[in-house]
Order: sequence, then C-alpha cells, then structure tokens
Amino acid sequence: MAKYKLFLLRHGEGAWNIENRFCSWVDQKLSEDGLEEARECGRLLKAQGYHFDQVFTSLLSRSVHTAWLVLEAMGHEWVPVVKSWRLNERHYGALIGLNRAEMALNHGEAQVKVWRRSYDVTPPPIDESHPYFFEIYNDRRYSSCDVPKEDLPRSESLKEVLDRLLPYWENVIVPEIKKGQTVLISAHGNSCRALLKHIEGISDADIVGVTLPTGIPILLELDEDLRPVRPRQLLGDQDKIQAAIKKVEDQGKAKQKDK
Ligand SMILES: O=C(O)[C@@H](COP(=O)(O)O)OP(=O)(O)O
Repeated sequence: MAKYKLFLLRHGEGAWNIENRFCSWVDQKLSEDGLEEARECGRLLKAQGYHFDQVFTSLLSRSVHTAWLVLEAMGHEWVPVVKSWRLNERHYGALIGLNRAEMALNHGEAQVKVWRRSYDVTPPPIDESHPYFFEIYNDRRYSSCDVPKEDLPRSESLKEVLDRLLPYWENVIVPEIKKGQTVLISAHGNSCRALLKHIEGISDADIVGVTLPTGIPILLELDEDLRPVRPRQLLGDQDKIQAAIKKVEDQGKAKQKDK
C-alpha cells in the first residue's frame, strides 16, 4: 500500500540540450520548447488532479524556471520552492561545454557512454584554464552554500553526485515527505538518476541503462520506509516519452558538428 507520492522532474529542454553540449553547472536557460515542456507538465499534473506542498530545485535556472512554470500552469504559484546546490546537475568537469557527438567521433561512443551513464567513473576535473571555470565559481549563488566554495566539486561521477545529494535527501526532503507533504523535485537528468538509484535500489550495472527525458514528471509511490511499492511511472503519452528517451540516448552517437 502506497503511503507517500513523490514526483521527480528533469527540467524542460535547455539551450545546450539543443546544441548537444554538456551543460552541467553552466547556467543555460530553457529553450522555447523547454518552456513549453514545463508548462505542459504543469497542465498534465493539474489535469490528473495532483498538487504539491513543497518543491525542491537545484541552484540552476533551468530547474528553477521549470518549477515555476509547472506551479504557474497548475495555478499553485504560492507553493514554497527551496533551492540547494546539492540538487545541481552532475559536475561534468573538463567535459563541460563539449559537444557529445564530436566527443563520440574522437573518443568512441562507448567512452562517451561511460562518461555519461556509468556509476563510478569521474570525468577529468575542470581547472582555471577551462573557459567556464570562472563563470561557475565566481557566481554569487555558490557563496552561501553549506560548504565553502573551495570544497565544491570540480568533477563528479554519479556516485559522487549521490554522496553530496544523500545528506540533503535524508535531512531536508525526507522529513517533509514523512510529515505527509507531497514533494516535487525539479532537478536534472543525473541528479534525478542518482536519487532514483538510491530510492529504487538500482544496481551499479543497471543504472547505466536509465536515461531520463526532459519535462516528463516521474511519479514514485512509496511505503512508510520510502521504498517503492510499484514501478516508477513516467506520466504522459508513452510513445512520446519513449521517443524523448531515445533522443537523449542518441545525443552520444558519433556525428560531425553541423557547420
Ligand atoms: O549536463 C547536461 O548537459 C545534462 C545531462 O547530460 P547527459 O548526462 O544526458 O549527457 O544535464 P541536464 O540537461 O539534465 O541539466
């Protein structure tokens, strides 16, 4: 018997999702389609009769805007939205800004899949020579985190994402759920994958096969120990959802960048 409902959401399509570049901690905005995906997600949730008491987002605009648009479309703008770097996208280190298809051409599709989907492989770290280093670390949003700026990640495996996310999940989000609050977590492909791995007990090997589309709400029905009582449900048109998952998987296929 389900005691709690929890919703996870990867933000709507971002500008660098279209350009097929690793976006990670770079603060790209939602694309026009991404804005519409977020609104559509809110309309769908409203039509299905859901509501939220608390929303959690990362510090990145694309997840915050998605949450706002979902709440606006539901007519529930008053719902509190709480933000933390601990829900940020995985830090892709030196890969940030690079085009996945070009990377697949240069390093092979298998290597790109390892970088994108493996559990414990950490990409090379970002350093000061990287074009986005100062844009990320000089940003004021990282001045008031619960760790000093110097201790923020420079690159992360999915395992390292889970390590920094778990304290927030356990100490901040779980108590809200256990109070009976219906929670939406509006985050990112890999921060949601890390949380799914933890909640569903997905093995290190099987998490490689989990890819999340943009703008599709994932409903988890949980028992009193926050263990799933039935498989996760991706809400919406199932053919479109499968096509959207394939689109994300295909981003790692070798292809020369369009001139
Ligand atoms: O960092 C990014 O570019 C994508 C994930 O990339 P992949 O792991 O799918 O390559 O994150 P998101 O769009 O969810 O914020």
